[in-house]
Formats: sequence, C-alpha cells, structure tokens
Amino acid sequence: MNKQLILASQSPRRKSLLSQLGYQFETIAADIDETQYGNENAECYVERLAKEKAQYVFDLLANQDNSLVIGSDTCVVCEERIFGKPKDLADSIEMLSSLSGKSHQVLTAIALVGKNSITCDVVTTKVFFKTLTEDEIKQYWQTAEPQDKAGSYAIQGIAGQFVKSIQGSYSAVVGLPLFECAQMLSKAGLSSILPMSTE
Ligand SMILES: Cc1cn([C@H]2C[C@H](O)[C@@H](COP(=O)(O)OP(=O)(O)OP(=O)(O)O)O2)c(=O)[nH]c1=O
Repeated sequence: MNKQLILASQSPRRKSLLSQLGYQFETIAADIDETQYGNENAECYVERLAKEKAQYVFDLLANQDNSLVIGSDTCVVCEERIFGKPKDLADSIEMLSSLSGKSHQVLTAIALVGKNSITCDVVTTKVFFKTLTEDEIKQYWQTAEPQDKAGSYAIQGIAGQFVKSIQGSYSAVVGLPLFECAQMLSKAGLSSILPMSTE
C-alpha cells in the first residue's frame, strides 16, 4: 500500500513546488522554535530545522505506520553571517546591503520522516547579486515581498531582477529542491504520477 505523504509547511511556494513532482499530499504547518544554537553552523542549522518541522508534524499523526512527512528549511549565508527572515525594514536594509554586488549561498534542507526513519539532504546554491542602492532596498521593502523570505528577497518575484546569475538549484532557492526531493521520495518507495528512476 502506498504511503500517505504530508508536507510540513505553511509556505505556498513549497506546496506549489512539491505539486510539480506529481505526488498527492496534504499540508500541515509545523510550529517549532527556529532559534539558532550558539555553536551551530548554517548547514547543521537548516538540517536540524527541516528534521524538527517534519518530526513535529509526524508526531501529530494518528496513522504513523502509513505516513511520510517532508519538512524543509532555507537560510541565506553571506560571509559567515546567516540570514533568516527580516524582522523589519532596518533588518532588511542590513541583509540586502550585505548581499549587494556580491555572491552569497542559499542553503535549503529537506528531511523525510517516517516510522523509525529519517533522511535528510542539504542543497547549497550560489547566487550573484547586482549592486543595490539603499533607495532600491527601501522601495523593495514597500512591496511586502521580502518580509517572509530568508535573506529578505524572493528570486521568483520582483527580486529576480537583482540576480545576475545562480550556480545550483533554482527550486532550492525558492524553498524546495525538486531534483533532490524527487530522488528522496522515490528512494522511500513513494510513487508519483510520473515514474522516477533513482541515480
Ligand atoms: C532566498 C529565498 C527564500 N524564499 C523563501 C523560502 C522559504 O519559504 C522562506 C524561508 O523561510 P523558512 O523558515 O525556510 O520557511 P517558511 O517559514 O516560509 O515555511 P515553513 O517553515 O512552514 O516550511 O524564504 C523564497 O521564497 N525565495 C527566495 O529567493
């Protein structure tokens, strides 16, 4: 019997990306504390949060034997600094000024939790930004787009024009790496409407 798939997320972008893979799934938002530990590097941080989101939702389920939960987390890393979502305009100015005119990394972790199983993968993408003026950053803030996005920008939105190029996975920057996600779900034995082979 095929397992039931649940996406542990309140993000409409993750829902839309997962839909592209052709799986039937439900979404349930995870409510976890996203505070970073003092000694935690970016990779460990996103991996832990992706696992905690998936585990949080898995623990709510009645039918755990027959369920798999996928959780994900994204952060932006620039010169050793880790950026999550901006708290306010000042935070957004701080983040986007740091990203202006150089490259940074976007880290997205995906975790799949089932009964007695956890698998996880962290995908890193390099993003090259044009130089931004403070006026541009302030105007961008007024659009509301950056407010719920790691690093205070959305590559899939207005901020697409800030991005000169990327090396890596576009879908991972938006919030869910499609290639890695498809491989993980396929290896876990889930079938989508599109049969996948694993590499
Ligand atoms: C860099 C970047 C991030 N983002 C988004 C992806 C994530 O949704 C968000 C980072 O916050 P997350 O805490 O990873 O996710 P979330 O709170 O939106 O959703 P949930 O925890 O319920 O799954 O930033 C974009 O949409 N575009 C971008 O270009």
